[in-house]
Amino acid sequence: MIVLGLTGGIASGKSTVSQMLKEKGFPIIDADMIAREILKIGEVAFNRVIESFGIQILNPEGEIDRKRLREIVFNDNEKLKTLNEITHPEILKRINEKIKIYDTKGYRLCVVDAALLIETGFYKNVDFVLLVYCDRETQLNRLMNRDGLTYEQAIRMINSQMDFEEKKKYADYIIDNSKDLENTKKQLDYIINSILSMEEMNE
Ligand SMILES: CC(C)(COP(=O)(O)OP(=O)(O)OC[C@H]1O[C@@H](n2cnc3c(N)ncnc32)[C@H](O)[C@@H]1O)[C@@H](O)C(=O)NCCC(=O)NCCS
Ligand SMILES: Nc1ncnc2c1ncn2[C@@H]1O[C@H](COP(=O)(O)OP(=O)(O)OP(=O)(O)O)[C@@H](O)[C@H]1O
Repeated sequence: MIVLGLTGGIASGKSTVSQMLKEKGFPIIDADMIAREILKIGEVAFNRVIESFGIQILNPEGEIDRKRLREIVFNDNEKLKTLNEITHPEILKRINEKIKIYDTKGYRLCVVDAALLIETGFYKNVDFVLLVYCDRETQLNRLMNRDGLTYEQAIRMINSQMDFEEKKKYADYIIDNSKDLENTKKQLDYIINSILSMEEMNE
């Protein structure tokens, strides 16, 4: 099975491309979703977050207040590092487990959708890296609109991630998602067709 790593900066359009790949019938492993699972009440990472960030991080229901945690970590690099140290090993472990399951089910290709594919080193475990990007102004506007953030909040989140020029060095394929969805879909179709036909030639 081919493992395709899908990555890109915040609000660059990963989920949008991931949805297009899902519609093509490929299974998707979503790192953000796994990150949510491991922070649920009772999970090891949940307890460790409380140890590091205090019970003030919980909402009245006793769950982690994601909005508050987000505000804290994107304003303080040391705290972001702590959160990463707690969550990343478990996220990577669960991604590997899911890859194995899809492999045994006989899929031809599966997608690992992870914003931090490169930063975490997980890119070494995939066959191809597909990087989605859009120009900075578009990214900023889409992020502010989607998440209701101020300009300063959005800039801080973008700046906490590796920049596009650096990520480009790790990419096998790049999609420019600055234009409309039809345009993005065309680029994606071309990439998927070339990956699958390359695999056929190798068989
Ligand atoms: C900080 C948290 C609580 C914010 O939760 P929230 O629901 O608001 O956002 P969500 O999880 O949907 O993430 C949205 C986007 O934020 C960016 N982001 C998330 N975590 C990080 C991080 N550690 N470093 C840089 N960018 C990040 C990504 O682009 C991601 O796609 C949450 O993102 C989290 O637990 N992050 C740590 C785990 C992680 O690294 N997740 C990314 C897996 S690749
Ligand atoms: N080509 C496009 N044209 C217009 N809007 C778009 C396009 N692509 C994505 N969007 C919108 O931009 C926002 C960000 O896209 P998306 O959620 O796919 O990004 P993401 O990279 O998955 O973000 P995150 O890293 O936060 O998970 C969404 O509101 C989405 O609907």
